[in-house]
Amino acid sequence: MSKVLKLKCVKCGREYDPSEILYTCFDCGIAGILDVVLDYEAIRKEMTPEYFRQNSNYSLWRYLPAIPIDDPRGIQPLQVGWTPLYETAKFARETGLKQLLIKDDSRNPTASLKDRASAVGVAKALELERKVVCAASTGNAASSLSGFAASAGIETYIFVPETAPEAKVTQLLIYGSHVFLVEGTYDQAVELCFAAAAEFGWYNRSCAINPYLVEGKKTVSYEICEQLGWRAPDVAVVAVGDGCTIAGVWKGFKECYQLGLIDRLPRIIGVQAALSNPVTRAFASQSDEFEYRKPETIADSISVGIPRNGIKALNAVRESGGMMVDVTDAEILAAMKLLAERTGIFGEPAGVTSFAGILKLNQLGIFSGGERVASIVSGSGLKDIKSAAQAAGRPAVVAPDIDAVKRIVRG
Ligand SMILES: Cc1ncc(COP(=O)(O)O)c(C=O)c1O
Ligand SMILES: N[C@@H](CCOP(=O)(O)O)C(=O)O
Repeated sequence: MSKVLKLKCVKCGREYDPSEILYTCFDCGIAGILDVVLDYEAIRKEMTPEYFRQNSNYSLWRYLPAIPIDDPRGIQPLQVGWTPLYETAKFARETGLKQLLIKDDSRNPTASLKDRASAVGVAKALELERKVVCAASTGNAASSLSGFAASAGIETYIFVPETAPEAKVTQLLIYGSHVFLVEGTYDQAVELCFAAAAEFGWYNRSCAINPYLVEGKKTVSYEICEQLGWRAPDVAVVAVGDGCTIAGVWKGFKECYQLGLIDRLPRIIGVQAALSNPVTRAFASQSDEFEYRKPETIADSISVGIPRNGIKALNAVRESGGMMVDVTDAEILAAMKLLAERTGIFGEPAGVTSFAGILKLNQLGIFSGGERVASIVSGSGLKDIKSAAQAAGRPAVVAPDIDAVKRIVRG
């Protein structure tokens, strides 16, 4: 029996039998992203404390009873999830927080949180007997799809903006994907990918349309809670582009609560880049509409004009009593450097945007000082060396001569 009770449109609430529909709501069209509603009574019976005590699978599949994959044969052996959660006590004190937790999701097989979604997306594609999968991406979602598809032996077509960082594009190619560098923005890549998927009948992995991807991303919150001894942090801070990640984070916490695994919920704070901030603007004006402005930010992964999961993102922030905040590119680069040199964790610009948000919120006096704040580093700094170099500065050039070194070291 399927674990999915129904699919529900986040815009109009219309409910669907999961066998009836693949992507978005028939009434609301592309804006009608669907939410997967699971049989929580059945999950609660399965995911008991005993279940966790006996479970030696330390990956996202530890939470399989709560992941809507019915046929486990599509699960790939790549190790995804159960990434480290660092408690940075000394660093937290410097920033005036009770506790700063860093969940390092750059430690996934293709080096971003997107692996959680792609692991589920590829298993779903195989369950549905789809042989070709496509994705629109700024780079991470696609490189992760490419890695999991390579493992599964299925074909992939990828649409990324031509400005995507070289390392991400190289990942796509090395995994053997068919890659289209789109002469345009990520938003245009999304449109093109959707048109191609409709034309060729490919399975679309994009969170922008596929309801099952959130189900992978939500496992980051299950892990945070379990790693804290089944407790939630007080606040979870998440970078927002399309909004699928923050939606997944909130869903994970809500499910842990609903399943009786934790006894209270965190506030969710979303962080956007100042010139790529449609969700912050919608939140500030208490609207569900997203006004398009051409996005401009060094954080390529969250450079989004039309947030495809915007309503889910707003719901996460509103339902949890959280808020949205913006950070500038300069603040993102400063946060990248600070995090790396103080903790050894090296995130790409979007990957450290949540941490930049924490620094900003702290400056604004939003925290009382007593909170346990969790930040998710969602992508590795090695994915975008060009931006990292802007934060890192230049090394000293020296002749192969000890006197030259002495002069530099002794000033
Ligand atoms: C590294 C990184 N951080 C954050 C995000 C934001 O996620 P979302 O677009 O689901 O809001 C993305 C991708 O979108 C990403 O690749
Ligand atoms: N910035 C994202 C956009 C798409 O990711 P998705 O998981 O929300 O589909 C990326 O990494 O490509």
